[in-house]
Amino acid sequence: MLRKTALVIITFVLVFWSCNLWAEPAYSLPLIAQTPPPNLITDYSQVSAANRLVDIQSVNRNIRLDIRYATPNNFVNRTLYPVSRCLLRRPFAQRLSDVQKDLETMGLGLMVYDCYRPWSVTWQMWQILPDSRYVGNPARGSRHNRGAAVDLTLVDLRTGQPLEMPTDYDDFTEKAWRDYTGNEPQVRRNSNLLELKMKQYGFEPLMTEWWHFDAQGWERYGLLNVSLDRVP
Ligand SMILES: C[C@@H](N)C(=O)N[C@H](C)C(=O)O
Ligand SMILES: [Zn+2]
Repeated sequence: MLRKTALVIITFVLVFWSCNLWAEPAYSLPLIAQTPPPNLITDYSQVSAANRLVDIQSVNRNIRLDIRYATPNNFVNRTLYPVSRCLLRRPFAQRLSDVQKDLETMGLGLMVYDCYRPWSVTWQMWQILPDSRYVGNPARGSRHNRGAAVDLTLVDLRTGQPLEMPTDYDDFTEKAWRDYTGNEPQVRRNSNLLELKMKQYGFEPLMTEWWHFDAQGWERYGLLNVSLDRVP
């Protein structure tokens, strides 16, 4: 009986050891977040010509850039992008340009904080803030990873200054929620105007971030993990 029990224990130990089931996980995150989603594209030459990313500056030079993730001035507190660029799939870049042209008739314009974001950057953000209200879950990928989301604000063309909005960019508090009721009337009007104009041109707002919009049709495009400086 004793020999039988010992044999069972030894077999159990050997199976666990050979399968490496006691190995420490590489990261202290749920396994799902460590695994890149299926169909993640890492080789940009696999993207067909029709689906390539375009630089917003080549579509509309009037759209201003303040790409915070290309600087250490962001919630991760380090530079995440090698270059300051706003890349989007062509139909979405065209729609954003239409928003800009419409706003210009009112003496306003757009300033973008972020556009296409490589999947690995979303993964790094998730290490700091694993909360899908504020960061796309890397297990599924963010719409930014598809070149189909944009973070942005309004600027006054006369002064060149951003309009006052409910919070600073990437302020992950309830003050940034679209249904927050504690804002000054003018601040509310500013964020409502941004939402109205973005919706008019096919961008969906996110309830928890006044600055974030997903392009309708985002599901037609795959997740990318290509560095911004690798996109011609
Ligand atoms: C991190 C923030 N700027 C943002 O874009 N959040 C949304 C939810 C995302 O990561 O897709
Ligand atoms: Zn966003």
